Amino acid sequence: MYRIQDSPEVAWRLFQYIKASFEEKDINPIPLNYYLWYQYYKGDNPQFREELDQVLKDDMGYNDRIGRRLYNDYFAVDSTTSEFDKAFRRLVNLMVQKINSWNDKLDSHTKQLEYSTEELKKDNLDVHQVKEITSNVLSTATSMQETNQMFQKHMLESSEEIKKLRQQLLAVQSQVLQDELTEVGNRKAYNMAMEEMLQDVAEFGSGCCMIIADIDHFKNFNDTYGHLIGDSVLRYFAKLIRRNQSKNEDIFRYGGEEFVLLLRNFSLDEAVKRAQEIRKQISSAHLKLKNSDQEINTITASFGVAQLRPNLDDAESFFNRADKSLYKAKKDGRNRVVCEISL
Ligand SMILES: Nc1nc2c(ncn2[C@@H]2O[C@H](COP(=O)(O)OP(=O)(O)OP(=O)(O)O)[C@@H](O)[C@H]2O)c(=O)[nH]1
Repeated sequence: MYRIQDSPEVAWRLFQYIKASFEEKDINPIPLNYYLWYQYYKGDNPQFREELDQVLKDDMGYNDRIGRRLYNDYFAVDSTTSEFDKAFRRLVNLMVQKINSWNDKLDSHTKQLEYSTEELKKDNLDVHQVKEITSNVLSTATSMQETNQMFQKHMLESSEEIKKLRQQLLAVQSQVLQDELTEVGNRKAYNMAMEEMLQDVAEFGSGCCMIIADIDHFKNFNDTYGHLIGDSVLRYFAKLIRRNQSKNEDIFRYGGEEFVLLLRNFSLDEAVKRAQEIRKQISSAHLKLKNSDQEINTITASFGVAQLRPNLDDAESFFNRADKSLYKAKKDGRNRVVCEISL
């Protein structure tokens, strides 16, 4: 859900610009694009505006894929983890309050004991007075014991609570990193893996490659069979990629019908071979509509392959080279693998 909170007059004015831009640049009129272009014309985020300007200057121009990346980079909010963050803060505050109140009680008990000790030092105390002081000492000690027991109980409860929260957080974190539809890593997981890959690059040398896989004419496919069958195809495609996944391979849904494979310890040739293998598998699959014998049209995909250049590449330049290869694969007729060296 994309929300805007401006007055109707402002929104209407900005929509006039958006409409003109969409026509001029042939931009897909989907909610995500409306949202991004609204933000662009509103201009509240100069960095985003600058990046979109750069995209528009580039030969490839703007497309839905770039839009999804920009949305994730600049506007997506991870609300699940911030809920946990709040729960942890609440718990920590509660523990601090309990520790403080335990400290106060301990303080008053200590004062009471000091007072009793002073009283006992006095000369000429009669039996009755001594009895009274010892009884005070006893009741202070009992009260101290109760306070301690109560404190231990609270701390135990809090530590159980923390354990539970931690387990929930771990479970949610793995969901947060997984694409709901296809069950491969999502865009966030991709960002994290890419960062890790860049850090590990010294260890893996130049053997880190990327494959971007993009289903061909998926819009037509959706238009012909509907989004639900389109979703099944996305799931099928992800399953097919996962079928021969090696331990040096991470698979992500980058967005829409586009998947990224990050490959460690792969030569460029091996990465191209892997992409060809997926391409052949998907294009030779005979998919049928559920509960019917009707075969659906052949599905093909295009692939762009690039190799990480240690000390030269960052996440963006690495991705851009694979993306340019993919762009060429699309331009040259689709259902093919293009490697960056043939650009
Ligand atoms: N069913 C389904 N469709 C999606 C999903 N995400 C994106 N799409 C659709 O994927 C299509 C992508 O269209 P385009 O970016 O124009 O690309 P294309 O039609 O595949 O054409 P080429 O990539 O140039 O071969 C759009 O119609 C999106 O609505 C999804 O989760 N499920």
